[in-house]
Parts: sequence; C-alpha cells; structure tokens
Amino acid sequence: MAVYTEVSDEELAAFVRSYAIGRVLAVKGIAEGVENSNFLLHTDSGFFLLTLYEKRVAEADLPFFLGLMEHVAARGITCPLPVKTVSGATLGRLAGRPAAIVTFLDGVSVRRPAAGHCAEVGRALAALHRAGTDFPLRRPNALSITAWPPLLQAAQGRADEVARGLGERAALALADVQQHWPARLPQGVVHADLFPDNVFFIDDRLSGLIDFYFACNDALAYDIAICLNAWCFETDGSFNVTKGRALLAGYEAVRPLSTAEVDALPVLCRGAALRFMLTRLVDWLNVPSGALVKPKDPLEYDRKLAFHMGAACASDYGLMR
Ligand SMILES: Nc1ncnc2c1ncn2[C@@H]1O[C@H](COP(=O)(O)OP(=O)(O)O)[C@@H](O)[C@H]1O
Ligand SMILES: N[C@@H](CCOP(=O)(O)O)C(=O)O
Repeated sequence: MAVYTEVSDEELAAFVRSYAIGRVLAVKGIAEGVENSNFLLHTDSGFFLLTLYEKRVAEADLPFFLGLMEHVAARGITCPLPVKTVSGATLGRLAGRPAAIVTFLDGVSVRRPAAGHCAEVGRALAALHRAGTDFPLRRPNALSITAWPPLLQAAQGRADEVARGLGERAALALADVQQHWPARLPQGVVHADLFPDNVFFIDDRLSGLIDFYFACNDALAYDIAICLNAWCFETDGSFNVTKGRALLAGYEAVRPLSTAEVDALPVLCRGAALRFMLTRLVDWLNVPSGALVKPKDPLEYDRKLAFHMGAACASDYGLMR
C-alpha cells in the first residue's frame, strides 16, 4: 500500500471543509500505487480520490499535471478532474504535503492484458497525444536520458545485491542508448507512465486514464515505447508480438507514425526499459522506513531490457512497413 503520510481525522475534516463536497463519511488508504499517498474519500457528495504528493512530485509541477487533466478531459479524454475548493483552488496542503482532491473514475485495471486491451491502449495513447497538442504549459521530462546517469550512479554500488551483473548491464545499456538516442522526433505532451494499473476498463472497453504525475513534454514515440514495455510482455519475460502489433495498430489508427519514429522504436524501447529499471532499482534499495509500500521489481525491467538489446528493428515489435 502506498501511504507515506498519515492524516489525522481532524486535519482531514478541516481540509475537506474547504470544498463544497459535504462531510467526510469514510476514508481509506489505497492499496495500489508507489509514488504518492492516495486515499479513497467518501463524502456526502459521493466518492473522491485524495492525493498527498510525495518525494518525486515537485510542487511547482502540480499546476501542469492538474491543468493537463482538465485540458485533455475537455477534449474527450476520460480522466480524473481536479475538484475546486470553494475559493476556486485545485491545490491545497494537508499534513505538511501538497494535496488535491480529484474525481473518482469507474472501472478496473487489467492484470493480464489481452491483445484487445493493447489495441485500446494504443488508440487512447494517440488520442491523448492529440488532445495535448495545444496544452499551453510546458514541463521537461525530469526522468529523460540525462537523468539516467545519476540514477545509475546512485544505485550502481549496490546493484549486484539485487542480481549479479545488474550494474554492469545497466551501464552497457546506458552507453548504448546514449550513443543511439534520436534527436528530432515529433514532440508533445506524453503521459510517461501509462502502465496497466493506470488504465481502467469496463467490460473490456477502455473507460479512463489516471495518474498523470509523470506527464511531461517529450518525444511522442517514447510514450509508445513505455507502453510496449508495460503491456506487451508475458510473465515469462517473452515479448508478445501480437500484443505489440495490436498496440501499434491502435495507435496508428489515430496518429500514424513517421519513418523516423518507426526507425527509433528499438532504441526508445531500450531507453524506456532502462528508465524503469533504474527508478525501480533506486526505490528497491531505498524503501523509506515505516512506509506502507511494496516496491516494484527492477529485475522485470532487466529482463525486458535484455530482450530489447537483441531487437534490431520495428518489425520485432509487430510494426510492419
Ligand atoms: N481518480 C481515480 N479514480 C479511481 N481510482 C483511482 C483514481 N486515482 C487513483 N486511483 C486508484 O489508486 C491507485 C493508485 O493511484 P496512482 O495514481 O497510480 O498512485 P501513485 O501515483 O501513487 O503510484 C490506482 O491504481 C487506482 O486503483
Ligand atoms: N509505473 C512505474 C511506477 C509508478 O507507479 P504508478 O503506480 O504511479 O504507476 C513502475 O512500474 O515502475
């Protein structure tokens, strides 16, 4: 469970009084997630999601995240909407942390995505990219390629405690992506964390997207690479090319890829795998004492990275040209 910050009943009641959503009837820490403290809030007006923003979320970035949700929702993307206080603010402070209340989204995330789910995610990702086109705020990717060397440095000394050779594999992958990283791909607002736990379905139809707290400006195709990694591998570590094909076809039905994006797909997948391996590794080695959190497995992404290091072209991911 990700609850890093505890909130007293008195503090919560006072915080909720600044909104026009009635009294708190119940509150419950949420069992998923690793980044922020999340609570399901039941009030006289219904259900809401209360988030206290933790270490990786810079307070200065919150207007970008909350504004983006409002912006894309107004353009047809189903996602949580920030609830405003009676004085019109979307952001407050609770238990010493920046905090916001957003609307509750119906649906459930899928644990074992099928090709049909991957196709829906591809379409939704492209629709999100289109919806973000005219978003006026900017946020550079704080976890882009320039952030990976310090992450590796922070973990390298202890990486082999997790698996033998892990530090060396990461260093080799980093050198490789640094050498081949594409410079001028189409840019825009990317979600940057569209994992299965951040996509809801109802009756196998995609019903909404959540967790915009890594969103930023970056190469749009990098977001596709993140999704190929998160959606198209099997639990035995193999890449499912049928799922890859479905995701990419879903994406291209809404936003066709340029030749440069197609060509860059393998290195983008390597970079995306390395990024999540490194953040998971750093988190794995630094679980805050007393936090109710289950860190995610860095070795899952070590295995994905190994697949990508052997993949040469976009057809290895199911993209035919
Ligand atoms: N708006 C929402 N509506 C319904 N459930 C939500 C909403 N936001 C988050 N959740 C639930 O809370 C969990 C954790 O949220 P998430 O934003 O992924 O946390 P974190 O950013 O801390 O990792 C999600 O997996 C989902 O179950
Ligand atoms: N998706 C990331 C970690 C961020 O977790 P989320 O719950 O905010 O999606 C990972 O799997 O490493």
